[in-house]
Amino acid sequence: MLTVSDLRAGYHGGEVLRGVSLTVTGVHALLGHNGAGKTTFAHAVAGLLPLTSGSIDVDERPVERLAAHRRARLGLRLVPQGRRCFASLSVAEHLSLARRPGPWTAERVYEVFPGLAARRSHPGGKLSGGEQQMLALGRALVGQPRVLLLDEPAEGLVPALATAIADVVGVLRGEGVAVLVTAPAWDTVARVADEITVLTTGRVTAEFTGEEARAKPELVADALRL
Ligand SMILES: Nc1ncnc2c1ncn2[C@@H]1O[C@H](COP(=O)(O)OP(=O)(O)OP(=O)(O)O)[C@@H](O)[C@H]1O
Repeated sequence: MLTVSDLRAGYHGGEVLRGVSLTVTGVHALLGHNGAGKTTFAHAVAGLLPLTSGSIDVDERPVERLAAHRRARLGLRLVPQGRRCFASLSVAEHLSLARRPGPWTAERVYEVFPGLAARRSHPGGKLSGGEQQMLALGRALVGQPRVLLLDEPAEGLVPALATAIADVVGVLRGEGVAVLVTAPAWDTVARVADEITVLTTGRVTAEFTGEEARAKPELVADALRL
């Protein structure tokens, strides 16, 4: 479980996140337009950006003073926007380097993403954008996440791949992993969320349960329009 309270952070003395609080137990979608602060939030939680103030707890343990690699060791994993795979390492090498003991093995990643299995000896730099996204997620999975941050995972993906990622997110929920997924709209992956938070210029401006949003998607669209 991830609990973030009154998080403030930004760049060069300017504040982007102006006191953001949210709790992730199952699947939580953080929605907002370009520039709303979603990536800033994901980076601040993962430890890639210093906080101005606020607290971050993973399974009730405060982590906001820990370096990014120590947060990762506690199971807080980020799949960054833009994937960031190594150009010269093969798919299999990426998965083997990131692997920690636990239920997610490279073979299991290949089962959920068969397209990646067919490319296991290809270098990261020769993969398509969609394959790189599968690899970036696979690499996080073999690290056995407790809390997974997926920054715009469906960006630029064909619908079938966005659905495959949504399915994996559903599997993770069943395994008790807390998943935060960011998106500019209530897209295929965000639609599996149990909770939805809308961010507008660094502030929470609306919150919905998944049930509310699925019954009345226009509420989410309206919140994003404001
Ligand atoms: N490295 C940086 N230095 C300075 N300002 C930044 C930096 N990264 C982001 N910003 C600014 O912070 C604000 C929030 O950006 P952020 O990338 O968090 O938004 P986002 O919701 O993730 O949008 P996107 O969908 O475009 O990634 C924007 O005004 C952006 O210009």
